[in-house]
Amino acid sequence: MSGLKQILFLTLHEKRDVALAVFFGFLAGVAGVALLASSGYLISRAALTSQMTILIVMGACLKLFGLASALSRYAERLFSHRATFTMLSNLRSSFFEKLSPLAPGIFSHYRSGDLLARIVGDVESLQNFLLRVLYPPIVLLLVFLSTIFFSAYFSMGIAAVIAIGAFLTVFAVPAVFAMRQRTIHNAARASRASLSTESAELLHGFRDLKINQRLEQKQQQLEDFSGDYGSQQRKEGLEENLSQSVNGLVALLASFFVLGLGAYFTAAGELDGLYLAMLVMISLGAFENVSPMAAFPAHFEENRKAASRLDEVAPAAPVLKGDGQPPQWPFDITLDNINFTYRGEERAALTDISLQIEPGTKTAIVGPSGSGKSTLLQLLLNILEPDEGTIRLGGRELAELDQEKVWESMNAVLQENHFFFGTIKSNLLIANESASDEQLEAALSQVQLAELALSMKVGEKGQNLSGGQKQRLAIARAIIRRKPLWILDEPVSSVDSITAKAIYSELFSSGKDESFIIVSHDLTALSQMDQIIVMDGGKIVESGTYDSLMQKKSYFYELKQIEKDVFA
Ligand SMILES: Nc1ncnc2c1ncn2[C@@H]1O[C@H](COP(=O)(O)OP(=O)(O)OP(=O)(O)O)[C@@H](O)[C@H]1O
Repeated sequence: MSGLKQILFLTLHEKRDVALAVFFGFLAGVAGVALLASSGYLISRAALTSQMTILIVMGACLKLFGLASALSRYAERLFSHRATFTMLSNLRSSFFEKLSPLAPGIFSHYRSGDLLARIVGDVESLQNFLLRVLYPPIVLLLVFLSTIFFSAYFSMGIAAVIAIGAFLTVFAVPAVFAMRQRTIHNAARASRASLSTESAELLHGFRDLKINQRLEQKQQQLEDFSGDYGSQQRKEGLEENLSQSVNGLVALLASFFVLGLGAYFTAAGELDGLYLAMLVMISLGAFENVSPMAAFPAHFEENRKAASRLDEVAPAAPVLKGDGQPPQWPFDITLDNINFTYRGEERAALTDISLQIEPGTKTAIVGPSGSGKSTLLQLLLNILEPDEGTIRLGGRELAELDQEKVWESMNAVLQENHFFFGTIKSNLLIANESASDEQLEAALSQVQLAELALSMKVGEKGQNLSGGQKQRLAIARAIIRRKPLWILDEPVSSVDSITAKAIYSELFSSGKDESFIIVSHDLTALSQMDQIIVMDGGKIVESGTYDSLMQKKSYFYELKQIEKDVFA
């Protein structure tokens, strides 16, 4: 469904509130026109008659229309805003539902600042869809139709002038400005997106920029983006003012025409002079309502663009859509002739990968940096999908399984782990909300972090923890989760080798029947593994047990020799 259509669908989902808002908006508009019409009639009548009853009735009508206009306006605001906020909340939920399955790989398609601009800026701009785009033309059309029918009773000529004025102010002028807005608005939106993206980059890379003395340069760049956005906003403002002035002028001219034509008809005896002031007041009252149409072009363009940017997000990234049940543990994992190339890259990250992992075994994936180890783990986690070949868990194709359920059987510790602002305890409870303090403390001891109190504060992104502490905390989380399939990507690369060995021996002794798939640069602790997969340039160059690979005296043996020489 295209962007605006979906927003329309979500808005019309609140059909009761939308209908009530239109009804009360119409009532407020018509009551406003009736108020002015009756005041015009009252002025003429008071000049021509001394009948007190008519004047009293007209005075009462004035009060009634005034009250009806105010109450209807209140009801219109109430229902239209209620419909808008419900629509916005539905939109946020539906956008989040679309985004959620793409989450692990989404940053390879969108920069975080761009996503933030879409989630916050674009969703917020859509709050104007009902209030400033959909509903003003409908209400205005209804008010004008009633006004035209009423005026036609007294003078067809005056009704025609009002009809032409309505066409110009409700359709023609806004349509011309909507076309002009398109270019200006696209430029403003593009510079807003650049500003947001660059701001997010500056925030994330602040430390690195400072260390490399590039902060000022980046700041200057950001100021340029901000200046550019400011000037685009000014242009938008000027255009909106121009649209308002032109529309106001056309409305005023229409009222002048009504007056001129009315005077002519009265002089020619075609119109009772008693109604002239009333008809002029009617046109003034009706055209008073057109002011929201001046802002219509800007809002329409903004909403059209925002809706299509939100709509873009979903199809851009592959949706992992399987819903099958993963097999019950224990299950084996097989990879058959897997090929994978990152989007936009020419070189394949993985070529012809085939391997078998039996349940309850320990597999190490080793190889030089960039050889494809982490990519292989991401395929196993179903975060990436292979271009060719199949991955099976217990004989069932991974692509057809429900991703969330697959993760339910895994303890994954990847190279980057996020820590939230809070305490050690709150960060551990993410893995299992019902874990007791004793369980949390036991997990901390298993990763040699017994010295950290559960109540210790954790800064944003775990800033107050060392690299090794963060890695161990991530393993502690996985221990608390305790699932039978461990997928670990360089889990102790920042931990000293004695502590790393102690952690591995804790994990292996407490998880005897569990499967471990570990990516590691460290070749020292590999003798305990059942299988070692050696990768280079995206291919498996050899595999086997530690002893068999050492006896073979091939690639792995040479890596070991290099390691020995370096650390000798
Ligand atoms: N998101 C990505 N987009 C494009 N190319 C990528 C992406 N991530 C990795 N690559 C490329 O894929 C290849 C394999 O990378 P991968 O991270 O799997 O290697 P690795 O063996 O895990 O390296 P390391 O040991 O340094 O973590 C590399 O050439 C890398 O540049």
